[in-house]
Amino acid sequence: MPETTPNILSIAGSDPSGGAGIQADLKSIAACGGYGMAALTALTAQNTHGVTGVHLPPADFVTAQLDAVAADVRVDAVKIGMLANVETIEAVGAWLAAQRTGSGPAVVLDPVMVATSGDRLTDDDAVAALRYLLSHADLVTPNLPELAVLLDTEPAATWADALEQAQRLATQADLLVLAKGGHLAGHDDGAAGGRCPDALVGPDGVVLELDDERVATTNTHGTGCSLSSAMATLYARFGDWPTALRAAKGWLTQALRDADSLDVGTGHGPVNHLGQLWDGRSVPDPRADLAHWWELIGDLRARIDGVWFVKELADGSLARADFEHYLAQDSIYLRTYSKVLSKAAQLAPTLAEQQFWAKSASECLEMELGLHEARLAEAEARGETPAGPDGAPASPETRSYLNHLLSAAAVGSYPVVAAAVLPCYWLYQDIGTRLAAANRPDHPYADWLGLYSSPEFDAATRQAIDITQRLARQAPPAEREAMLDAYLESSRQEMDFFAQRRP
Ligand SMILES: Nc1ncnc2c1ncn2[C@@H]1O[C@H](COP(=O)(O)OP(=O)(O)OP(=O)(O)O)[C@@H](O)[C@H]1O
Ligand SMILES: Cc1ncc(COP(=O)(O)O)c(N)n1
Repeated sequence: MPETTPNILSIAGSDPSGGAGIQADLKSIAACGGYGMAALTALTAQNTHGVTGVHLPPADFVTAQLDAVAADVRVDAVKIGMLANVETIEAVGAWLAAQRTGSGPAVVLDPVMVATSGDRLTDDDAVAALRYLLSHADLVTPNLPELAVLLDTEPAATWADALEQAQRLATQADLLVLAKGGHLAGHDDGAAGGRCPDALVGPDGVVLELDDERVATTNTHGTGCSLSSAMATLYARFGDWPTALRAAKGWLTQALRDADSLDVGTGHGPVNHLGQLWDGRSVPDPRADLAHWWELIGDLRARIDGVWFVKELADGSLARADFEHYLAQDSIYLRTYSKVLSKAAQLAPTLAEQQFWAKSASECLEMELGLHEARLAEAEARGETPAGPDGAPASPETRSYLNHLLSAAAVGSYPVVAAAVLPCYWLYQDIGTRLAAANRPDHPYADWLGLYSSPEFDAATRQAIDITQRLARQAPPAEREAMLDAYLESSRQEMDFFAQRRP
């Protein structure tokens, strides 16, 4: 990792069966790319069925642990879990107050009150103290019953209620609330097909909502601990809460999917924190996530929809001469693009990928032929003869796009070539869907618009995305950056290509 590994301190209780508490925190921090530390607030006697005993160190010994760490180690983020009584909460509060003068660590508070098993982990009279501790946190991650206790109300029965309660708490305490859907109807019943939403909510409302699948497993012990430590770690790495949530949620959902491959206890077992690393999947990194790449070009995509050519093509007002110019340039583009796809085929490590790129390269040439014929027909309709397939000169925009692709093919690695050719699939498919929707029987370019959307092209786009996604996840950081650069540059070139004017 080129970035400095963040130091994450968990202030929490111990679960000797390893699924929750500091054991879950340390595994989650490691899985998400942080260096984990732990100051113990409580020892529990606990397994996957429940808690049979709690032993608390004196509050001043909690402080002693925290002071020892802070005297020596830079702490980038703090995750707070089980705080069993008022004395411990006050000790942690006082320590946080001292740390948070100036640029102190980010603080995630998981207001643990009751374990999944139903056992109480916090004294009744500690709730008021926990409310006070909110003033030392940046993010609080209550489950639905805990959210209700903090607000002194009934637990939310619907997701809409949960969001409303989260906003109320965010306003009262002036911090971000992570509303969690784990306890909505269906929780822990192993039912498949449901959703498990989570949302970051601030005083002004929802900042980010993620509606992921509910994994059909009863092994959910420690999900709250794991999510909050993942959030602390990923925030320390990436510096913003929505990015941290996207990465944390993706990682946790996969850890839940992998949970049943562990064999730990006969009750609610733990999630598989490290399974993704064992499988060679890297630590969560939104910079390797193609959904994130797609969002990065959100503005550009909106701008492409507003480009004169795309608007006039959609509404049918595009002049024939402009259309023919586009066909000519696209035909030049496709001939070289096909060569770059052939380069991807040459570099592909597997037969399946080699076949995919080679087939795409050949389909480009077929499409080029189709375009050339369309140009001939267009010109003939106007009583002209267009230049032959090798005759039309490339416009500056076409040349610029092709130069970028050719340099990727000349000096780029296989992942970089894949990233460079991707926008031509993805943006074309995206725009094509909207253009095809604008089609009507009397549209002057009806035949042409029909070509824009085809199930085969959708499938090829999906495959190009999947290949590039796998390569981005596996790439070392420098190569991943080169992939992203190539992808962003191709996206800009797509935009310029659409926007070019006939000379
Ligand atoms: N079956 C599931 N499938 C997918 N995600 C889940 C599932 N159960 C819980 N989660 C997720 O786990 C995280 C913790 O949610 P939950 O609401 O269960 O918190 P919690 O009660 O604090 O956790 P714990 O189970 O540790 O008590 C959330 O991101 C939630 O969406
Ligand atoms: C030491 C400790 N801390 C927190 C929890 C809550 O986790 P869960 O709600 O998943 O049981 C726990 N069970 N034990």
